[in-house]
Amino acid sequence: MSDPVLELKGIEKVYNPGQPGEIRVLRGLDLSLRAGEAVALVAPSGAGKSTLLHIAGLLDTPDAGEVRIGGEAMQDLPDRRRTAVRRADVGFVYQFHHLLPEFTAAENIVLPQLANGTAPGAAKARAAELLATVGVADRANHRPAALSGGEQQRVAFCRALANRPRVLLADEPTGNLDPATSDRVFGALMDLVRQTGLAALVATHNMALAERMDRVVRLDGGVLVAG
Ligand SMILES: Nc1ncnc2c1ncn2[C@@H]1O[C@H](COP(=O)(O)OP(=O)(O)OP(=O)(O)O)[C@@H](O)[C@H]1O
Repeated sequence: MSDPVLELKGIEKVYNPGQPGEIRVLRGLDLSLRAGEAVALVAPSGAGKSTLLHIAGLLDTPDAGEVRIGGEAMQDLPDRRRTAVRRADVGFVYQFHHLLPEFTAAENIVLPQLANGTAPGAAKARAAELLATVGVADRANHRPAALSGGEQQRVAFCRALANRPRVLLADEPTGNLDPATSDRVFGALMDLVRQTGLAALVATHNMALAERMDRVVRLDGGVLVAG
């Protein structure tokens, strides 16, 4: 079997340590994701889902434990290098698309590539290819406000994958869509995961969608248990 792309080992996170409001959110959490694997993360509200996704995506640091991406221990890296790994190797999708309103769909996918050092021509070609993959090529030159919710979210997937990350972290990526649109958009996400061979951790409350992924893990008491 291939080596894990994303590995979390013994992750601990405590908010307000030593104070009356101390909360031990993550208590020795372990997680391992391989290339091409989609894992559903199910968590009751307040269980620490956002904390876990932020730590896995290098937006926050754990109080103890290790985060490895592509086998490399992230806590040993200088901040600048960790930021570079996050830009290149991690894609995020949120419940709301967060596309830049003044730019077109294609431009929203080009910009993160330019920030990552891709040449403009190659970035445009990649944007066009991704938009075609998720079936919104004909909306490339529209701004987000002129797109439907499902189209906006598909563009957000394309943006997340623009730099060919190894890891995709998604937080309720279809949570604000109606059931039929959610189903279609989720299908587009899974196609991208399969085609690109990335490792995806997808937080969702929707058990029907969760069960279409390779595994379900549940965040319970600060650790992950099989869903
Ligand atoms: N910066 C912070 N300082 C103090 N406590 C925090 C902080 N961030 C989160 N918490 C607390 O830690 C716990 C886990 O928060 P987190 O946002 O990770 O939960 P969640 O599972 O994502 O919740 P939801 O699904 O409702 O968004 C909550 O009790 C929250 O109030």
